Amino acid sequence: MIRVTGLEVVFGKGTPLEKKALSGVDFIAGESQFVSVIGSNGAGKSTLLAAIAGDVLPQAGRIEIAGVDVTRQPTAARAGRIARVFQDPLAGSCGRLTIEENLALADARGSRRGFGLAIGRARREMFRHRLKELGLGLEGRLEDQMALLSGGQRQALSLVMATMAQANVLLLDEHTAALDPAMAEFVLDLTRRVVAETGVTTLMVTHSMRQALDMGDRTVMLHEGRVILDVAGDERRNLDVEDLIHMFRKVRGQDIDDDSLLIE
Ligand SMILES: Nc1ncnc2c1ncn2[C@@H]1O[C@H](COP(=O)(O)OP(=O)(O)OP(=O)(O)O)[C@@H](O)[C@H]1O
Repeated sequence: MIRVTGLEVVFGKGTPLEKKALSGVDFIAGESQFVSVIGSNGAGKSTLLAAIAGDVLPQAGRIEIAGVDVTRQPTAARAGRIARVFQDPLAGSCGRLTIEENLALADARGSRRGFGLAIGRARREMFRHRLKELGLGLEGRLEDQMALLSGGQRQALSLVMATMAQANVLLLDEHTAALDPAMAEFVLDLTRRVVAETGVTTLMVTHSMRQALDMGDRTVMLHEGRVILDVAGDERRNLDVEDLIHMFRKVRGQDIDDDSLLIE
């Protein structure tokens, strides 16, 4: 569960470049809820995720994860609760380490078991099994360097790694935007699968209206640092992309003339 209350983030406060990126954001993502977050460039989507992860400290407001107030916790202190996948496929894993070393680090993250890079036979089998489930043929390449994989393969592995440590929250920041369409579709399907299997509370930022309606069970739209739309259940099921555009226009009283919001 994520509870965000009155969240305000200001960059460059007191300077000529002062920018209020979040202007009092309130929302609750219930346990195991999968929320798609959409909004035009500069709406505050990445800042919201960064504040939840602890990369950005808010000027006001409160962030709770699984009932724990993490608002002032340093990033490292809350890292065990949060799994993240970024847009850049290189960001989620270490290219110089092998696939199994990366998996071992992910598996040990947030735990005190102290496994680290020690990889015994049982662990190797578990990794092989997880990779086989992916269906990308990576189960025979455990000792290959991560850097040898394609962007899409790497992003799929980042997603598996992100969900290995049983975090409370999964944050996906446009994690398919840098992939070709076929691989993006594969990673989106994998996302649905791992979220359903793990039941992790998920926030997924996207620029695609179609994804925002198709992925997860709720759509939140941000604009200029505020939540301007929040739809779920039957209301959301009955919406199509045209309706979403119409609602955006109605709320904002303006056309979407922003190329960053993709219809599909
Ligand atoms: N580190 C920073 N320093 C100064 N301003 C920032 C910083 N990060 C974000 N901003 C500003 O805060 C606002 C919100 O940015 P943010 O990246 O959260 O938007 P976004 O919705 O993720 O946009 P995009 O879709 O373009 O990634 C923007 O005006 C941006 O320029």
